[in-house]
Parts: sequence; structure tokens; C-alpha cells
Amino acid sequence: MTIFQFPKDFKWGTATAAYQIEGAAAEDGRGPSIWDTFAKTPGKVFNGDNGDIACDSYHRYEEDIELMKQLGIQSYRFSVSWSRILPDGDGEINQAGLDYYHRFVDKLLENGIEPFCTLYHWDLPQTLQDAGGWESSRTVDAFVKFSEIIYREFNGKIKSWLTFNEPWCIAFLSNLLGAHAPGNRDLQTALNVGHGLLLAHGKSVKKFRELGIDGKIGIAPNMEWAVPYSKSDADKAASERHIAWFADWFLDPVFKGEYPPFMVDWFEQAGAKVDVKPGDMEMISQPIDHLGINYYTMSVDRYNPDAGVLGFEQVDMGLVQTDIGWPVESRGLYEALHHLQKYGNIDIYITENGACINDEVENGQVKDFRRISYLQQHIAQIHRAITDGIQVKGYMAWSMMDNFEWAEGYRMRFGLVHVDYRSLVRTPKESFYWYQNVIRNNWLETRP
Ligand SMILES: N=NNCCOCCOc1ccc(-c2cn(C[C@@H]3NC[C@@H](O)[C@H]3O)nn2)cc1
Repeated sequence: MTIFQFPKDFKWGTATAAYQIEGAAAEDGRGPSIWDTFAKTPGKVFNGDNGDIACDSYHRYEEDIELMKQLGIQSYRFSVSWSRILPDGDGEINQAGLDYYHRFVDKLLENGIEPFCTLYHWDLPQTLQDAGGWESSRTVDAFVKFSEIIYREFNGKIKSWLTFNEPWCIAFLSNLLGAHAPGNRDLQTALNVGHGLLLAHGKSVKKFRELGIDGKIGIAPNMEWAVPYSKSDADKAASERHIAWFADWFLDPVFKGEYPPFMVDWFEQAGAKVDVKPGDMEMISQPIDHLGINYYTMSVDRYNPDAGVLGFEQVDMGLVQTDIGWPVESRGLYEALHHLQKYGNIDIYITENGACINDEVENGQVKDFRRISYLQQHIAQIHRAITDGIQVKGYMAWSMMDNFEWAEGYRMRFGLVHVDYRSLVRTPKESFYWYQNVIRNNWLETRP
């Protein structure tokens, strides 16, 4: 038996997002988002699933917080539904939306749980998408207005903030690959969206500082680690493009004030170029306080000029996979954390890490031992990184509960708590009780 003791101030938590759990999609004045539209477009989401009801957490948040208290987490990462606050994206404030989040945040605080707030977790108000989305300065300005409202409203209650969740998904998965809302398939659009969200990030961080908000702010990219399939230069370059596509494309602008030159060249030969205006990069590279990192899997890449814009294909090496088909390789998290050190030894929170394991309830139990194995391996790699001096300050398991997994709908389950989508009954899984023990001990026990 090996014990990995975590620092005494290490924050254990869980994460969710508004559209994935809240439901009440048209209640109390909430306006439509691009995910309401996308999910109701035939063929976009498995089984035609949508977030109309989801986990009904809008009405059941007290029950959910009771489960969080039972779990023993110190921190809970959630997102604010922009179109609940500004139904038209940048028009009149919907007070009922603010009231909901006050009830929710107050209940967290009453239970000794720190609210960790993501401002944008993919649910852009549809009216802003109709006006050009993240390619339009109207959306950038609207995000600054939305974030200022939330900063002012929750200053003193919320002290940990993130502007954007997974810029790669917002820009590339949603506008080059077409897999997520709004479903575009164009590289130039994806680069424009990425630049727009980065500008919005920088302007919002600047506003956060100007308002003197009591707290810390950052951004949460998702990272995939990648290694070359062979020793060839082409495969090595392919894996480096993969890593940079997810992380460096966004973090170089934030930390260095420029896009990674080798990726700028790669996209230019593919026919697309970011239109950087004077002052943009200075605005984007406002200093931040912490990084959220979302990590799930790693990849073995082979150069293939016919395999999409980035010219790499992922080779199946026969690794164990989760039920969504992602290879389980926790070493990638350790490598990714070391990769980030080029930006300085900034405080890092693992704001998402978890496994899609679709076990169901049997005799009142969910024996998701594969999820326990996944979590144990990945938490051990975090301890290894901390031992190396990397400033990992917290870990938020994705996810607190099963929820709407975007284009996969409800068939893919990432939760520590099982949700029966017919009855909405919550059932803590075996991984819930395992994680409860890790939190209680603030250490990880591993067998040799
Ligand atoms: N690897 N790229 N290959 C080429 C592209 O393949 C096409 C598919 O790509 C991807 C890549 C990544 C994801 C993904 C999903 N989550 C889980 C959510 N995170 C935020 C939270 O809301 C969770 O629900 N994290 N990442 C999905 C699809």
C-alpha cells in the first residue's frame, strides 16, 4: 500500500456546467442559447436529446448540494447560463436569473463549499450568434457586459473565476469540425472565433481588475497530450501540432501575447490567418491568477496529410478505453502539466478530469470500479507533478453527476452520482464513496 499525501490546502471538488444539468430551459425568463437551437436541429445530438430538463438542477440544487456536502468537497465548479441573465445576450437583465444564482451560491456557502465560477461554458445566447457570434465585436462587448454584471453581483461571494471553458472546443470543435454548436465547418471561422473569445477574455479580465473584484481569475483550456507513433520528424511534428492546437494556440496569446509561430504558419498554408488588430494581443495577454486545465486522454499521432487540417491521425495502440472511446493514459496529465511550465509556475486547478463509464444502477448500487481506477491513476499523476514542484492547487472531478454530454446526449455518463433521467433520482456510485474517502483523508491510497 502506498499513501500519496496531498498539501493541506489542496482543494478537492467536482464540476458541472449550466446547460448540462440545469434544465428549466425556458423558465423564469431564460432565453435560448446556441445549444437549445443545436440540440433541436435533427441529427446533431444523439437520440435528439436536449437540455430542456437535463438533471433538473435548477429546481433540485438543494438536493445536489446536500450530496456535495456528503461527498465532502471544498470547491464546486459551475457555470452561469448567460441567457438566464441576459435573455437577448446584451439587452435587459433578467432579475429572476440573478436571483436563482444567488440562491444557489448562498446554499453552497452555507454548506462550506467554495463556489468556483465559469462564466462561459458554451451556451452563447442565440441572438448573439444570429448577429455574428464570436466573430462579431458585439458578442465580445456583450460578454464584457455579462461578466461585469456577474462580477458586481457576486463580488465577495465568489472568489474563484474562469472566463472560458475549453477554448479549443468553442473555436475548433464547434466551428471547424462542426461537432458542437453552432456546427460550422470552416477553418477561417474557427480562427476568427478563437480570436474573438480571446479578446473577450482579455477585456473581461481587465474589467475584473478595474472593478477591484476580491478574487482570482483565469481561463480553462482542455489539453490532450500526444506522442509520435514513430521516431520520424513528421510524426514528431504531428504530435506537437496536436498539443499546440488544444493548448498553446490559446495560452501563447494569453501568456506571451502572440500566437505560436509554427501554428500560424501551418494555418496560413491551409489558407487561414488571424486578423490581429493593433492592441489585440496586449489586451488578450492581461495577467491572470490561475489556470484551469481539463484533461481526459492522450493520443499517439501519425502524420497523415489527408487527415484533416492538422495533418495527423490518432493510432489505436490497444489501450484500455472509456465507454466514449477515449484511451486511458494518465501519464499524459503529468506530461501536460510539465508542458505548461513554459508559461511559468502559475497556480493550476485540474478543473475537469473523469471517465465516461456507463454503468447503471443494480440493486441500488453502481459498481463503477473502472471509474475508480481511472481517477486513482490520474490523481496519482497529479501528486507526482506536485512532488516535482508544479503548483497544482486543486482537482475537480468531471462530473458531480451524470448529465447532458453535448452531441452524445445522455447516453454518456461521467458522473460520480448516477441520474435516472426519467425519475431524476440521484444515486451515488461506488466512485462517489471512494472519492469521499480520498477527500476525507486528503491522501490517495494505491496498491503496489
Ligand atoms: N482529439 N481530437 N481529435 C479530432 C476531433 O475529434 C472529434 C471529437 O473531438 C472531441 C474532443 C474533445 C471532446 C471533449 C468532451 N469533453 C467533456 C466536456 N468538457 C467540458 C464539459 O462540458 C464536458 O462535458 N472534453 N473534451 C469532445 C470531442
